[in-house]
Amino acid sequence: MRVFDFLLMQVMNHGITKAFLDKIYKLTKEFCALPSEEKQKYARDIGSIQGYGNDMILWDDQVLDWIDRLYITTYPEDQRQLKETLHEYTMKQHLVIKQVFKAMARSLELEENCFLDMCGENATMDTRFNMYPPCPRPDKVIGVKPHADKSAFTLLFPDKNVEGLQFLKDGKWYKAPIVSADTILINVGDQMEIMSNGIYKSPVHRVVTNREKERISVATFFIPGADKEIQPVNGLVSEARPRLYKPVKNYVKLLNNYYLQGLRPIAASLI
Ligand SMILES: O=C(O)CCC(=O)C(=O)O
Ligand SMILES: [Fe+2]
Repeated sequence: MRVFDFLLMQVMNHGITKAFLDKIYKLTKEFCALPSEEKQKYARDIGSIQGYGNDMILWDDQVLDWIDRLYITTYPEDQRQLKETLHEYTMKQHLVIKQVFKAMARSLELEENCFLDMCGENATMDTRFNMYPPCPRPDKVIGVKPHADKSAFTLLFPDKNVEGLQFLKDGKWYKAPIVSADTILINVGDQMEIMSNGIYKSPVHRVVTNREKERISVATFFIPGADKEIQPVNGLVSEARPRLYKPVKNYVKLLNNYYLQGLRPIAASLI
């Protein structure tokens, strides 16, 4: 495992084969290439984040992402291959992410299951299949606007050839590197920042578009159970390091409006 300045972890030897990752890439590409009428069958319902389509438009001046995306927490019935492959992918990633949670707990000298226990049995893994179409004016649009993830962790399978993902550090944007085809990237999300009382930071990132080439990525968000209260774990709160965040429940749903406005939901949880 390699860590880029604590912004992003690069994980290899994770037990997910290159052939399997290639299959995920191919299915994403195939889904995004379906005729629009076909994709509309899976269109997101009003008020739901799940399904095919861009962000909900709530304000006249809202910045929209230049992207074709399918977000799944439950599986679309007719897309059988996508459903089966996603199920397998999710199971494999779950094993990886459990190890990461434990390693991070141990690195802070905490009981290894403390973060996993806080996320509870009803934690979900939601997957977003992204296709960023080429854009002749990349200076005018953004693939995904600057944001930090609302998950505890995000596992990202990025395009192997086309750059686009960038991370913000000290006011400057840094390109995420192109990684080999058997590598997945993991970044800390807001809910891990809260549980670690701010020790692990959820980095702000964005995706820029490319003039000529489309870009594919698949992001899986590990989201703590909506029934669980997420807050700094006991071992990380002390007189020297007071509690920085209020307890939050169902963070993703409650704070989606902040995200749509380009604001950081974690601000609402700061004490
Ligand atoms: O496409 C990417 O590389 C990242 C996408 C992303 O940041 C997200 O879906 O939250
Ligand atoms: Fe993200």
